[in-house]
Amino acid sequence: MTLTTTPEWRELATLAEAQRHIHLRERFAADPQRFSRHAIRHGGFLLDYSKQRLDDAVVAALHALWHAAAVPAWIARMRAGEAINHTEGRAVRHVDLRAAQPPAEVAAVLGRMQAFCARIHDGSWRGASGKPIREVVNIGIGGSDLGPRMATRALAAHAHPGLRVRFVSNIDGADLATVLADCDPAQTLFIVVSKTFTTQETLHNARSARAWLTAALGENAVSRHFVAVSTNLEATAAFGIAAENVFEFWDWVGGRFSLWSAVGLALALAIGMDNFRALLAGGAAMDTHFFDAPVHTNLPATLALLEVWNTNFLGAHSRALLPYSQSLAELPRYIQQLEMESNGKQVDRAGKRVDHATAPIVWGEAGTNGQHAFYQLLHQGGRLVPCEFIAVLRPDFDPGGHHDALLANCLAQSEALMRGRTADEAPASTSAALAPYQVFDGNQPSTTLLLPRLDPHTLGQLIALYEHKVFALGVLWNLNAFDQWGVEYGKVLARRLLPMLSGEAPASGLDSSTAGLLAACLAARR
Ligand SMILES: O=P(O)(O)OC[C@H]1O[C@](O)(CO)[C@@H](O)[C@@H]1O
Repeated sequence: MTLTTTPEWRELATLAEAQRHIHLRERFAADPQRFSRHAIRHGGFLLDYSKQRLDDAVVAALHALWHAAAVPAWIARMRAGEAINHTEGRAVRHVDLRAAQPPAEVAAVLGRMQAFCARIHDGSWRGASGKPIREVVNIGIGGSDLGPRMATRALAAHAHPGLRVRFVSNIDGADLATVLADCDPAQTLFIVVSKTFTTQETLHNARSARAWLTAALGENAVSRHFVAVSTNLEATAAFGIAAENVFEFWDWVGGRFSLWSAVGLALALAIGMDNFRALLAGGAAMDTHFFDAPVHTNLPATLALLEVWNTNFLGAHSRALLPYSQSLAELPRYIQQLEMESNGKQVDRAGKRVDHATAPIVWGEAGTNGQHAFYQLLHQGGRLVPCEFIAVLRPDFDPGGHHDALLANCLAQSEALMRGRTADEAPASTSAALAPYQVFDGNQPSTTLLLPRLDPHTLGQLIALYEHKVFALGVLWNLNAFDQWGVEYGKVLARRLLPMLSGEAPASGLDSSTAGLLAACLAARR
């Protein structure tokens, strides 16, 4: 029996149909207690989902679905180390990376990271010409880039002084070149991060960085300026990185879940190991909550079930992620990989096509910038786009009045999206001709997550919250959230096209569009 044929699924479909015409404004008018009944407080977080299009009956039916899908049993399987990533035959153990008592192999690498960070910070690790390191360049892509990049920016207020940490990911030479343009080779450390150590972009960038370094300082400089993070120790050795400069992690850590491992080395250098360990502790605190809290007070479970409601029963195709925090400006990109690479799939655990929608498109931008870009469509575009607002209550940076203005905008937007505005409510000065333009339909659902502050512990909680949401959705949609076969095909075709572009192979076997585009690329070089 698939989930869509269960009584729980059918009940939700019935409720969705029955409530289709109820406007959020009516729901609030009918129930003064709506906020307190649809808000969860935990660990300093406040999750308000009262502006979602639901009522107690929907919430109860979603909770019933959680149990019908046996999510708690899947949690137990993950925790027991079963190979629940069945297409790759791997366990899913990223939670072990942040455990208070981590496995010995994890503790050993954390210890090495600690010692390494201390040497970089106190200046006892010297570059080849005897100078201390002042620049760190993380070379990686996807899960080997987005997590440390996002967190380094989010925790800029906690940055270790005297060290600049930057990130290069794109195969476009402009990425590396613009970073290297103001680096001194004698004081630059490269961290080459790749789970597989076969990723084209990362290896190409790493080779170019190495050529830049050795041109200035000679071949012998590599061991003082290059370290690697990988599960593939043979490949790191083949690249010429000495074993003592390699920080290991393991195939039971998915790339997009790997920030907690040595993949976070650049972050650890940026904020110091004590702060990195606080991030781990925050993740562990969210793990305990997810594993132990009943579904009705469980934050990851609630986010997952709201996604099911909006996607599968109300028909939403996308979700806007709107952090009202410039420090969290990279969060939408990070969550895009976490959610869309995990659950952007159509084949279930039994190898069959699912008969329901899966991951929505996640997109977003830091508030208030997004307001001046795409909110017009959210307010008057007529599309259902559930919105997820995230705000931080105590700011790290506030030169005066900024934070109040930021929060006012955040609260105002979710209020406006919910209420809308009728023609009668348009400003009195509005002329009859302009009145139709002043109407806002409202009824746009949203969730608001308030964080007490943005420190390492809180950020750890936040990331783990989304990780568990993704895991739960994989279970609910009967997907393996931990593989990513869909990104392989484009890589295969790129490998075939590369020799045609470099002139080593003739163009052949291409459709007319690809052949025409290739010809234009080649013509531009003549
Ligand atoms: O860490 P690696 O092996 O270089 O992979 C980078 C990224 O590439 C992907 O495999 C997608 O191609 C991601 O899942 C991963 O995070």
